[in-house]
Amino acid sequence: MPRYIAVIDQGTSSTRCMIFDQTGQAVSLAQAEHRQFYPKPGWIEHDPLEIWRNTQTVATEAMQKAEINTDEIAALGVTNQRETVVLWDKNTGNPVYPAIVWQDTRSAEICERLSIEVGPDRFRTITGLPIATYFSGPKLQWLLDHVDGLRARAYRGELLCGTIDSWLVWNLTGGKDGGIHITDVTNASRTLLMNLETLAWDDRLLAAMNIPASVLPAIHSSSEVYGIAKGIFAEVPVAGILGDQQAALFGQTCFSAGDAKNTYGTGAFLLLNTGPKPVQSHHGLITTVAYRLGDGPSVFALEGSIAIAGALVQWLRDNLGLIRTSTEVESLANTVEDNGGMYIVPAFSGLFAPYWRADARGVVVGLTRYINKGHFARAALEATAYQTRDIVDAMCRETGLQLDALKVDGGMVVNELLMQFQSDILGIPIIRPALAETTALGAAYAAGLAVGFWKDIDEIRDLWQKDKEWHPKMAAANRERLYAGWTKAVTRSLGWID
Ligand SMILES: Nc1ncnc2c1ncn2[C@@H]1O[C@H](COP(=O)(O)OP(=O)(O)O)[C@@H](O)[C@H]1O
Ligand SMILES: O=P(O)(O)OC[C@H](O)CO
Repeated sequence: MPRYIAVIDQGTSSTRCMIFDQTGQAVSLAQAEHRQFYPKPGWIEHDPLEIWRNTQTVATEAMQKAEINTDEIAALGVTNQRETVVLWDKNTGNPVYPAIVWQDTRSAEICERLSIEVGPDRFRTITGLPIATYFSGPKLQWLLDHVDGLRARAYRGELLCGTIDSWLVWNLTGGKDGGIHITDVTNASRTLLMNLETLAWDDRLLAAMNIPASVLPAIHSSSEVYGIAKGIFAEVPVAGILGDQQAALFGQTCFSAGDAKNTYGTGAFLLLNTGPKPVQSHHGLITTVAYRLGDGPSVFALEGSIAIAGALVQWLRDNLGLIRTSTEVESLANTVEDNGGMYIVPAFSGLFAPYWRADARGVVVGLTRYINKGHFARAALEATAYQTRDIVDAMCRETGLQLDALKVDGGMVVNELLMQFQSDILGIPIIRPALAETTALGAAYAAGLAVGFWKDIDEIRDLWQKDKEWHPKMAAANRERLYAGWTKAVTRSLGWID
């Protein structure tokens, strides 16, 4: 009887393979960062072949660390950075262009045209999303419009497209030798191409972007046996796919309407389970599929998406050289008592929720000769907390619900200073689970449920455990003074791009 579930967690910054036992404990983890390419301002690319190579490397390493073979793995789950688009030749298996990453803004003109020709209301009603460079459809249109010959090849049926889940599952199940071309509803709901009511590609939106349906993957549920892996996971059923933020919601066992979590990775994403009906937002949030288990009902979520969270820490490390590792940001931030009056608004890809301003760009404000690099580190961490406050406020206005605590996870939640400041700036407790890798865990649950490794979501709910809780220590007046500074700083970032 296989005793483990394996997961590939393909994030914006790195790829992990994790192996879980039936109690939801991680028995092994292997991780590899991949390169980020910035060919022009606002452009961000990944190499899909590097991501596939890293996937195989971390899978081998994780199995070696756990000292297990594939016959001990009951199922494989895949979770992924969402929206990032890969287009590849189905006969050679080679990508025809680098992956265009979700933070990339090159499709801004296409989005403007879609706003005029189709209109934001129509997109929002059909897909639950605003028209924004963030989503996959305009990125795919950009590829077909700008790379010579691609649209003709796409219409001739030579090319396949997908988000990273599709790319990996196709490769994991044999690639050009019979790989399956699929995605799940959560990833499809991030494309600006899927109809939220029918959960199918919408012909009117495909026509508006001149995208042939044949290039797109088949949409499946988030938990079912899609196919059997070949190669590295030979004979293991591939049985779960969830976009990484939905996976974290699932891993945090947010199964009931009203349950919410915030994941702090490269970006940060707060999702609130809203139950079996999509809720349209009037406060800058997006409507997305949270999960669908087999042929069960779909569960929806409202999401507040923040483009730049941990990425700002990486920027301090890689572009400014202020720190050598992401971990060092905490000790550097602790060299100062407060932000010294400075704010960083990291609108590197414009501002996402709740603003949706493509014309915003990053600003650093409040500089005086008093400011030193400690303040930069502190302001970088605070920016994530303020952006989360923007989202929580929008979520409360939208739903009338008051969050009484926030469950958190992701790579940044090891940062104690950030966690305390987040609690201070929201004025509510922050709760970190025993396993911060809830993204991978959520995909493990989805895969395990499909093969009967776990019986049902009630069994899974009982596995959630708390690690640590932070409570607000800041006086309310101080909190509001700091947050007012942030909202003023945000106004300075708007309208920078003409
Ligand atoms: N101690 C830390 N303090 C602040 N940020 C951190 C820390 N450790 C990692 N990070 C940030 O967390 C991000 C990685 O988190 P992760 O959840 O692995 O991201 P992703 O899923 O997007 O690849 C990186 O942007 C990194 O800079
Ligand atoms: O790679 P992450 O964890 O920052 O997640 C990226 C999101 O899926 C983008 O929507």
